[in-house]
Amino acid sequence: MKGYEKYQRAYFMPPECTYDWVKKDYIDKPPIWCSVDLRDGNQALIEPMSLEEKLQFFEMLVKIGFKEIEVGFPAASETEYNFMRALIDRNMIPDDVTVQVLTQAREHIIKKTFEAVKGAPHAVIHLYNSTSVAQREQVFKKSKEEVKQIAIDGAKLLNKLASETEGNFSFEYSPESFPGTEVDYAVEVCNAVLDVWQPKASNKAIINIPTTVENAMPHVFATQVEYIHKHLKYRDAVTLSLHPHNDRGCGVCDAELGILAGADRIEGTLFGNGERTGNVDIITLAMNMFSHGVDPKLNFSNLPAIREKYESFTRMHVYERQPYAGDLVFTAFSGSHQDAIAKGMAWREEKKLNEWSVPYLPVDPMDVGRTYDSDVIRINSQSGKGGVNYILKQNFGISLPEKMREEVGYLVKHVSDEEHKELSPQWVYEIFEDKYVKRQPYFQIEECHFKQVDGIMAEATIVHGGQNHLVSANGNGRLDAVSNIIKQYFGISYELSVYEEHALSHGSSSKAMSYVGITCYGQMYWGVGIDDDIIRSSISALVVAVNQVPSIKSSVEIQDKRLMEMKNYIQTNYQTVTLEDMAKQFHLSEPYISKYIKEKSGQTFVELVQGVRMKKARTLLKNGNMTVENIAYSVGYQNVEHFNRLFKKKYEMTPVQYRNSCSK
Ligand SMILES: CC(=O)SCCNC(=O)CCNC(=O)[C@H](O)C(C)(C)COP(=O)(O)OP(=O)(O)OC[C@H]1O[C@@H](n2cnc3c(N)ncnc32)[C@H](O)[C@@H]1OP(=O)(O)O
Ligand SMILES: CC(C)C(=O)C(=O)O
Repeated sequence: MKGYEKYQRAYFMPPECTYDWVKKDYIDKPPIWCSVDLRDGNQALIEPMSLEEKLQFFEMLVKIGFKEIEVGFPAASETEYNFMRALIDRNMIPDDVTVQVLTQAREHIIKKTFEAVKGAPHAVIHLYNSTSVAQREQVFKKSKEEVKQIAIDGAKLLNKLASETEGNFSFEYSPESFPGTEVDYAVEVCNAVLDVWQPKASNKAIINIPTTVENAMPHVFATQVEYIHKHLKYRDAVTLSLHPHNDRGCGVCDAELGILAGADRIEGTLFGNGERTGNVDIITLAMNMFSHGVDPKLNFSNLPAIREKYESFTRMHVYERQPYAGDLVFTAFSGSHQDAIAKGMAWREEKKLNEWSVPYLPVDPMDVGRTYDSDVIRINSQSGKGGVNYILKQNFGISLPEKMREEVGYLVKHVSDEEHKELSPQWVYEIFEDKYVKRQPYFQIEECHFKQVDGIMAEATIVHGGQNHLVSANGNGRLDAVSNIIKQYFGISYELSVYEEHALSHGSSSKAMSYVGITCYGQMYWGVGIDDDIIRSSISALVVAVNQVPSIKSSVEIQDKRLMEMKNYIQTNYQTVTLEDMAKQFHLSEPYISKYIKEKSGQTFVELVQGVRMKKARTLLKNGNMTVENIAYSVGYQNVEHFNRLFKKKYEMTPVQYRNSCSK
């Protein structure tokens, strides 16, 4: 990339470097927080906030817990001035909150500033001038001594006006553009200002080190801060403050390492609003401490509400990946993350843990006002069974059997992949419901009764092909008996492999949720039933599962095949066959068999059997010398008269007449 040659490292290492800060691994207490949202944040907005918006923002900051708030640059504009006046005149500053105002080290600006703060219960007057090499040379065209003198003169004027103005004031000084300033020179200017102010431990001055434009790595800044911390005069009477910006994206690191290096106070903004890339984000800093088990003394427990107000006042947008606050920062789309989160949450619930250790979630989303339902696991084509299962459980109380999860996971992610869309929890449920719960195309079971016969006997109406069929079968339990009915009716074979059930609470009502997995030719098919009644819900689940078996589609052919099988059975056993035999042979009820045969063949069972017997009798009459009596007996009639009558009715001649006609 062209152009890099024109840059140089414009920061300064201190004359002596110490690295005590590096030995500490966390921040054990919060710094003094100062919000500069209404000043640095506001001055960087395309459209600065109105007076009313600033008032509301101020109230929000107080509610969050800020005790120090830089409210503006009163000399900058009427709005800024009026805002300061409004806070004082309307008595809006709580006793435990200190407001702060910024001023350049210029006489008329300082005077205007004091006019604005007249009568303040307690205000910090924040004085600044640039001390960097670049600004000394290019902007002020002044020597080090002359630039120091600007600060000294400003400091003196603050002393004078503070003593003349009604109110209670303390002072802050910032060597602006510190990153381009020699560190020992910055300390020299700060100490000169402190010499003017003569701070006391009971009335501390604030020395504020800004990374006006961040230009070095965070460890460089930490080393600079440690030097300042060790070389400031009146250290016990000075609050060492930092004001990090984010030009290199290291504002948070600068603040954290700076605190380790000796800083007592942090100036920053919500969501990192501020000049260019912004000021340090106080929410991130506070929540980083929180996530280490340290109370930051700021309340971000309803971050979505804070964010909503912030966006409306500033007309800025909080980035989706903004730490702790962005839309997506607690969201896992990818399968393995979702799986680990779901397991972590379950583990936490099961062990009743207070400590937070859920994988992939740095803090409990609930602690910042987010929800597990819609924030944590969201489904797209990167998701897996763990996530889909979590969504169904979290949102709909559905606890899928372990073995069913993978199939459901793939089903759902496939839809997302095809649609190229994220799936809402409702959409996920509908995909699940369509496949496993809804009425299925091939058959239903309506009306099912049970009797205690040989285990359990079920009698059910199968609705199939637009007709109702009454069928019965035995089993070692109710579901097994119904399953046998289905097997016999469709002539299919499968194994009832999984049955699980649980209560499903929906508002005040509770339903039974059943899951049935059947194995047919090595393949699992699943169905789910939801019903007030546990038996009905399990039967529904079974019906859905069997409806998924591909061979059910050809159930009509199976039915036709069955008629042939029945006819063959009758052909073979025509002499003795009864409906009772048939029922046993085909595992169907007698009424069902007679109805089935009539529907399928147009003949009754008796007509069918008689047809076969008569046909056999005719063959015997035609081909042999057996007596009619023996023939009647051999085809299944005990009574020859009865045989004669039936024969005559069917062929309009007696068996003897038939034999005679054949021999002619
Ligand atoms: C890093 C920061 O965020 S610092 C804060 C920056 N914020 C703002 O500037 C917002 C508010 N500022 C303003 O509204 C205006 O700048 C005002 C009203 C304060 C001053 O307005 P003006 O005097 O008209 O213009 P401007 O700010 O350009 O003045 C520049 C002059 O002030 C001098 N100056 C700038 N900053 C300082 C300072 N901190 N101390 C002393 N002199 C300063 C400049 O050297 C320049 O001097 P020159 O007139 O001799 O050339
Ligand atoms: C006035 C100072 C503190 C400032 O805003 C900066 O240097 O960024």
